[in-house]
Amino acid sequence: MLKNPSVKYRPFAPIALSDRTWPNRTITHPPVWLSTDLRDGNQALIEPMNVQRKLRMFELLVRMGFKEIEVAFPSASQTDFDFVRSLIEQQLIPDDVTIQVLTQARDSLIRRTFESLQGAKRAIVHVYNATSPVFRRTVFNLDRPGTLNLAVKAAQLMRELASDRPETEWFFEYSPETFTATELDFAKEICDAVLDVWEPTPEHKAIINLPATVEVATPNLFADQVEWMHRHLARRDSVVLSVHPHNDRGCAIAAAELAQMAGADRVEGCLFAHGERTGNVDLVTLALNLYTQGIHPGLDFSEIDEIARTVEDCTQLPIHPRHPYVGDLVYTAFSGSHQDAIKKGFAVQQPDAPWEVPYLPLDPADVGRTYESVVRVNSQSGKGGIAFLLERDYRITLPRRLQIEFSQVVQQVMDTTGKELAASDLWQLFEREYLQAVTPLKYIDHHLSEVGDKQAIALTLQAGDKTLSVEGTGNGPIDASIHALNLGIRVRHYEEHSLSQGSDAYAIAYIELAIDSLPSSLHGVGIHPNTVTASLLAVLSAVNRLWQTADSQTQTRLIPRGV
Ligand SMILES: CC(=O)SCCNC(=O)CCNC(=O)[C@H](O)C(C)(C)COP(=O)(O)OP(=O)(O)OC[C@H]1O[C@@H](n2cnc3c(N)ncnc32)[C@H](O)[C@@H]1OP(=O)(O)O
Ligand SMILES: CC(C)C(=O)C(=O)O
Repeated sequence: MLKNPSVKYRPFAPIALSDRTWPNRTITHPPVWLSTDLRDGNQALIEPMNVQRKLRMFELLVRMGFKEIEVAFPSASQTDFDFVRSLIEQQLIPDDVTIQVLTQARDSLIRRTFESLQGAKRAIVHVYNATSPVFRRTVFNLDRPGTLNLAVKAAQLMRELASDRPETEWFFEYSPETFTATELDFAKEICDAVLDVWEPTPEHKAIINLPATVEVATPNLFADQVEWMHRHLARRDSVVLSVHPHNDRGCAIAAAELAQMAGADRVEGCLFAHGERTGNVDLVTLALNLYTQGIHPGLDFSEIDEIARTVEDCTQLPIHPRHPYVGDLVYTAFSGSHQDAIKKGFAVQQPDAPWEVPYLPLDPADVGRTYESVVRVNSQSGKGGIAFLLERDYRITLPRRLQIEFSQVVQQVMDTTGKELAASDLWQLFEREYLQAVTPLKYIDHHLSEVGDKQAIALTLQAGDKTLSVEGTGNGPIDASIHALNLGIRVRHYEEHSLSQGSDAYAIAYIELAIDSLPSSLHGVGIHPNTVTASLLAVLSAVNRLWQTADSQTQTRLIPRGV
């Protein structure tokens, strides 16, 4: 890289528009959308689409609700020409959809373009020529009048060819290509000259499309350019003002949004930002940005994954996993604090209330995504994410202190493997840690009876190869079992809930037990159709876990007398 890039690159000059109004505007309705997936998107593919793939893409765009679709550059290739012909001849264009085609401002190419459209009910013919100083000088070797003349002659020919074919309802579009690098007064002059030839009316407008062929400045400067044109074009009331942002600086979305605030009525772009170099503006992001502001974009993304897979198939290009609204990872949180907030957000979110789940600007369900992958657990995760997955997939609601304890177990595994853990992996760990903690004391059975206002329990256990019976009385079965075991342990916390509904439902019990000689308490868990048995299993799970972490002296205290 250069030490001093200013010797090679010049800053973009500000636009003289001190009374700009766009910063005070908001977007209140969607623009007219034009998908150029089959033209700008297609021309930028390593392998342009064949007729079958073009047709799949066209059908997808129609299903999504696009009413204007640029389908080809018919003079470019036989494939493009044939595709336009098959759409027309096989009557594949719905009545409410208008196809658009692009041509250079060259006599023979314009004629071939009209030929391709023979018999169409309605069509937009889009003509372009580059207008910026570098292109005038380097590519065309033309001065301003020569460049203007090129556009005007093309506009005249289009008008003539259209009037020879009255069976089609014709619309015209003109793009001063490289608009962003063109002097504004010249951009206006050439657009006005083209409009003078076409003589559009408010009832039958022409489209003036302002392309950021290459994005050369910050989006506010593009907005200034658009507002300037919006205010200065001679026949503004007879014009649909369109923009066609590319993404060279990574700001195409912002540029398209500010351009709408600055007066643009229409946006041309591609799904998932396909198109030349860094792509055209991404129509999916633009549309869903509107949706998350409460404005329906008029396009349907209910099955966004199906749209993504079709586009990937047609373009043979993958969509990045972090692509806004659609990437495989965009509704997923790995990190602990995000998961915690999402879990709490889901817990209070009401189905018909405004969406307020933290970290998720869009409800994944609205675009056909499930909540499956919203939380995924790796070494960056915390107790909230682990608890969320266990609750979602196994319906167990861990008490807060058990969440903390179990997350340490999980973290140890993470630190060793470094890998993501699925809900099923967490469940296996949970089972191993709590439900399979059956040594040294294993439950065999119990018998409960009432003694006045107390309960008496006779508990049969297996300890190694011995069977052992202990008895105790207490305020309830848990208290009675603690007395029966007589190990000097205290109950710090107890919870239970059912795991399913109905008379055959399983109950899960969680208990936290402490013993004086150990610094921290530990949890035990039991699952059983009988709630008392579930509690007793939980007590024994906790005792066994205490025993497993204790020194030999404490271990001896944790074995009931008689073993
Ligand atoms: C910004 C955009 O995306 S614009 C769309 C770009 N898309 C494409 O180019 C894809 C389809 N294009 C093609 O298949 C071919 O380029 C064609 C069929 C259009 C033309 O092919 P060719 O006649 O072989 O010309 P070539 O591809 O070399 O284009 C360069 C010529 O077109 C001229 N030209 C370029 N743009 C225009 C224009 N808008 N109007 C008139 N002439 C133009 C150039 O000045 C150059 O002319 P020259 O050969 O006399 O110097
Ligand atoms: C033809 C025009 C609209 C174009 O594709 C561009 O300038 O990027």
